[in-house]
Amino acid sequence: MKIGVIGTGNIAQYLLESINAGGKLEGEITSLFGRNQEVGSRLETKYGIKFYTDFQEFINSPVDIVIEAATIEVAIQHMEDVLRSNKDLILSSIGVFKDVKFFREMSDLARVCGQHIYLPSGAIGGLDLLQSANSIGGLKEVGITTRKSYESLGLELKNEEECLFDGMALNAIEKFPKNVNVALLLSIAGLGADQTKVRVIADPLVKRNTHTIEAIGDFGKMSLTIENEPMPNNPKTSYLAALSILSTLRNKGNSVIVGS
Ligand SMILES: NC(=O)C1=CN([C@@H]2O[C@H](COP(=O)(O)OP(=O)(O)OC[C@H]3O[C@@H](n4cnc5c(N)ncnc54)[C@H](OP(=O)(O)O)[C@@H]3O)[C@@H](O)[C@H]2O)C=CC1
Ligand SMILES: O=C([O-])CC(=O)C(=O)O
Repeated sequence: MKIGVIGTGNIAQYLLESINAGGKLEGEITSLFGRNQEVGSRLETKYGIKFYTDFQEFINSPVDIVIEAATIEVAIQHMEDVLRSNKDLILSSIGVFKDVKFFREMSDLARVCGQHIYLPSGAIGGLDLLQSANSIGGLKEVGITTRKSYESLGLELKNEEECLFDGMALNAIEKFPKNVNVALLLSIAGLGADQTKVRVIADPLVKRNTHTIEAIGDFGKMSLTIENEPMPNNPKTSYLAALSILSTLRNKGNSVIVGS
């Protein structure tokens, strides 16, 4: 499997290190797209890949699947081209699907092009449960409380915790596009971004990016807390998010599917 990656940041570099240097998968990253020539050239030399700043050249390169590890804006800009070029897509910036119409358009396009859009479970879990719980519409309430350090949220340290946001996922992703992609994942798996409750708390005492998910429905109740180690180079992003991409790549095409 030849893999193309969009982005030269934290997740992209972790994938290069674990796949190309560490041999953790049957596959190889061969093409990388970004805008930073200096970083791109360094990665090109280090990992034996080809770095592109021109998206058309990148997407025309011989890759089977593309991993987006950049930003919501970059995902909006290039998703259609990826699918129309007959490549599967693994998405990190799930906030791209805050717009339901865009989600439907891209789902339809993937179907017409015979491709898949994979949304890895990122920095959380429990998505299988939400989908099972809602399979005949019995899911009633879903909420997530995200607790990160001031540093992870890019804020100056304070001595006390502060609730920065209390509302719905739709508005949360507008305010924190780099911190609550997980809330959009929950929305897609469950009740939608206009009905998924989100609280974002800056906490001087937490070292780990902590997400507590609560759900109620005909199935019963769920409460799940994930305490994520942050990535060393970007504390906003949890290590688990990068691992979930590796897991998606590994499970792609399996004949046995685990979870709903
Ligand atoms: N689904 C989930 O659970 C999670 C999702 N995420 C999301 O995953 C994505 C990647 O995360 P991470 O690797 O940590 O982020 P980083 O900030 O480390 O890397 C982002 C990369 O995107 C590049 N980029 C930004 N704008 C452009 C552009 N216009 N054209 C080309 N490249 C661009 C940046 O380039 P440059 O260096 O030049 O700015 C950088 O290389 C983010 O959207 C993040 O919010 C993160 C954690 C969990
Ligand atoms: O990595 C995390 O803990 C969550 C995150 O940044 C996001 O969902 O955007």
